[in-house]
Amino acid sequence: MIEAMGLEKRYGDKVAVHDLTFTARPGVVTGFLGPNGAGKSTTMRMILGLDRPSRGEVRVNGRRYRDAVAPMHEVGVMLEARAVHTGRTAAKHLLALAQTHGISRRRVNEVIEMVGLADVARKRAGGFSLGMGQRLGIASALLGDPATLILDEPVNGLDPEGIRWIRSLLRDLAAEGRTVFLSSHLMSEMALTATHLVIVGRGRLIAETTVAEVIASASPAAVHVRTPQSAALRDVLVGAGVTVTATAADTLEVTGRTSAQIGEAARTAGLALHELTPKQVSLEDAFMDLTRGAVEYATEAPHSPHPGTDAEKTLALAGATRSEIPT
Ligand SMILES: Nc1ncnc2c1ncn2[C@@H]1O[C@H](COP(=O)(O)OP(=O)(O)OP(=O)(O)O)[C@@H](O)[C@H]1O
Repeated sequence: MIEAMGLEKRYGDKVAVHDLTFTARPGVVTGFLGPNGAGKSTTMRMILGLDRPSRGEVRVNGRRYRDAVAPMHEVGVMLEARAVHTGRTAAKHLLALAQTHGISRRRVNEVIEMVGLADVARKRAGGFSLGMGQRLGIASALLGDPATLILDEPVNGLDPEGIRWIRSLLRDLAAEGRTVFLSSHLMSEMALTATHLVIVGRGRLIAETTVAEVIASASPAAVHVRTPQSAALRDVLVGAGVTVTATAADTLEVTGRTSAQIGEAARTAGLALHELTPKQVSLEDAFMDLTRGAVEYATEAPHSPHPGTDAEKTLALAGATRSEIPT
């Protein structure tokens, strides 16, 4: 369990984190989401006692992390995947970590297997790809079999197979009852990995919510309907709270009715349906809706003469300036 209460961090005049309160609970993957510069790393450093809060406090399993008796058993951390001795092999790196924390050699072999590094464990970590480095970072975090995992952008640099692997690993670790807290600046990525979300922009909490709520809070999704009798179906469907828009001769976009209701209505009226597809609200769209109230953040937009990509617009809403958006 991670509990942040009124956390604040100032660097001179710069407020990196402002009055941040949230909870990451055991048994769920909590995504810490925000654009670059939103204050995620600073918050993670405060959780781990690497930065001292200017105000407020944060507790891990009920106490400050630096008061932990066996820190590697309590919290597994990956802040900087590349923080390894490049001349050492992956196995030696993990063994050195294990030995200084009273962890067995057997556990080292276990985590090597768990993260899929068995074939390269005797190779020097300096020659590792970014993805292999991430796996080694995760192996280090898992060494102490910790109750809580804190991972900064763990998906960075992984190939699609690696991304799938880490998603299921994190979900499994949470299902075992652990607290899994990971940061990302990608909403779409979080949707596939996390269930609980702590969304920050400019060091402030924008929302503490769930992926399901973000989607549900967005404007209702439409149902895409294809039928050779579109005019007749439209007449059947129109009514209070329903909008029916013809997007082609045989295609309607319907809001205000579920696909089941549309299917039933068509059957009752004896009309043929060739397609009935609920349109999923994209998470980026849902995120835009959620953060629309934070319009003061969007005042950065005039810097850009062009609207930019959807990702840039999302980030602009959440408080990033263009210079903070990675290329
Ligand atoms: N040591 C420091 N001195 C001054 N400002 C800092 C320091 N560390 C961070 N900041 C500023 O605090 C803000 C939050 O930074 P932080 O690195 O925590 O954000 P982030 O969400 O982790 O971003 P990223 O995804 O780029 O790592 C940024 O504006 C950053 O420039």
